[in-house]
Amino acid sequence: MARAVLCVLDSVGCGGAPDAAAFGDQGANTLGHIAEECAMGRAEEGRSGPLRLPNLDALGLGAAIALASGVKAPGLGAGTPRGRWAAATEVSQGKDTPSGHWELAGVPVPFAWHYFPVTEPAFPAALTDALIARAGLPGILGNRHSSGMPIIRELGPEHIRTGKPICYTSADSVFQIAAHEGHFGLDRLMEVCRIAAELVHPMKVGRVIARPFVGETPDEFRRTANRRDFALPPPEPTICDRVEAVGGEVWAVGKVKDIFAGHGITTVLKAPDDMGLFDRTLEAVDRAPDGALVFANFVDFDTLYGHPRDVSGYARALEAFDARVPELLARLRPDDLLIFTADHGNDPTWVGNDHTRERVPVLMTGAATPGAIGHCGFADVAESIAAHLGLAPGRHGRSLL
Ligand SMILES: O=P(O)(O)O[C@H]1O[C@H](CO)[C@@H](O)[C@H]1O
Ligand SMILES: [Mn+2]
Ligand SMILES: [Mn+2]
Repeated sequence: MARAVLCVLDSVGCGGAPDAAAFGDQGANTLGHIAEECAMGRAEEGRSGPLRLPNLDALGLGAAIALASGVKAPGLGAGTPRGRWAAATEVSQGKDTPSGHWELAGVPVPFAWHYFPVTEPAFPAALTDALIARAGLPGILGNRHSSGMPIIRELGPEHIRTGKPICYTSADSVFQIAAHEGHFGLDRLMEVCRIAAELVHPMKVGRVIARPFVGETPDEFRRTANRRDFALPPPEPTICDRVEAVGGEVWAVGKVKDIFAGHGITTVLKAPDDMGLFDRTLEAVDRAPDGALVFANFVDFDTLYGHPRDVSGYARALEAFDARVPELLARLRPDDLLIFTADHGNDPTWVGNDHTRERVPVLMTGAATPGAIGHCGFADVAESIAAHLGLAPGRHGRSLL
């Protein structure tokens, strides 16, 4: 009986979104620009030369980039793809992780997220007063837009001294809380985040994110793998709920459970980095029973290399991932459908530090006839999985099989 394996390479977009200009992202192209920088010898840290992704490219990666954006990515797209490939366009209004994943799982986001203004304070007093009162806090620090490590280095000593957590936001619809694992306590941080989530979810803020850190001085501060996202649940049943509803198992690898607020997830496998997550994905493919969906997210592309605008690092991570694709292919059973895709862009050559609105590649193999599909929607990924697993069609999208 059939199984499906969905691998989301976080932020690995391929340009060309028709509404990119509305996001200030006209021309952004994560894969296309990384390939160009590599070909020009401008991504030489820890790697060298043209971007080498032979395994993903054989499934149609270069073809998807060219279709999505019109860019012929150097070194990619030479042969005829052995995969069934497409370029997917998002309809949800956000270029964020929940929007991308929910729509890939068959549920476009029907509302606009709330974003906190770029002011100081960034959070309304009614919100911070309620959080302080309900969580019994001596106050909060931060209360502005920031990137995570700078604000931890700046306010960490005062946080340790006073017990006030560091609250900040970003261009995403997020309320982030950084606190020291030892001095403040991990359980206490999670409790404060739970209360914050109850307060901000009704405002349509997508996530509260716990950002625990360790270390005793600003130089030593580092965040731990105990990050946790408290996400708003999806507004309709996703492919995860639909698989679970017919008795199937849904194996979530990495942060997938958090993204879906736990809905429709039956087994969770975690690891501290993408190579570890690849190992967990292989383990899931070995162990998941018939009828299962294995749903993996590979977050390092986005967090470690996209946001910090590290082109060499992003290229290295792509090459390391690509080199392991044959291990996954070798483990597939004859009835398994394998899909590689992404949730949004995060072009490391672009201005700023935010995600970029882009199309994403959809590369299918295993139980999928090779060929070009052309353009598709994010929700078509879920409907392809539904069709493959013999589930009833959903409300959005169509099967690409
Ligand atoms: O700088 P850090 O704290 O990693 O923040 C990043 O992490 C958040 C969630 O992925 C995003 O909103 C982005 O701003
Ligand atoms: Mn993402
Ligand atoms: Mn991100």
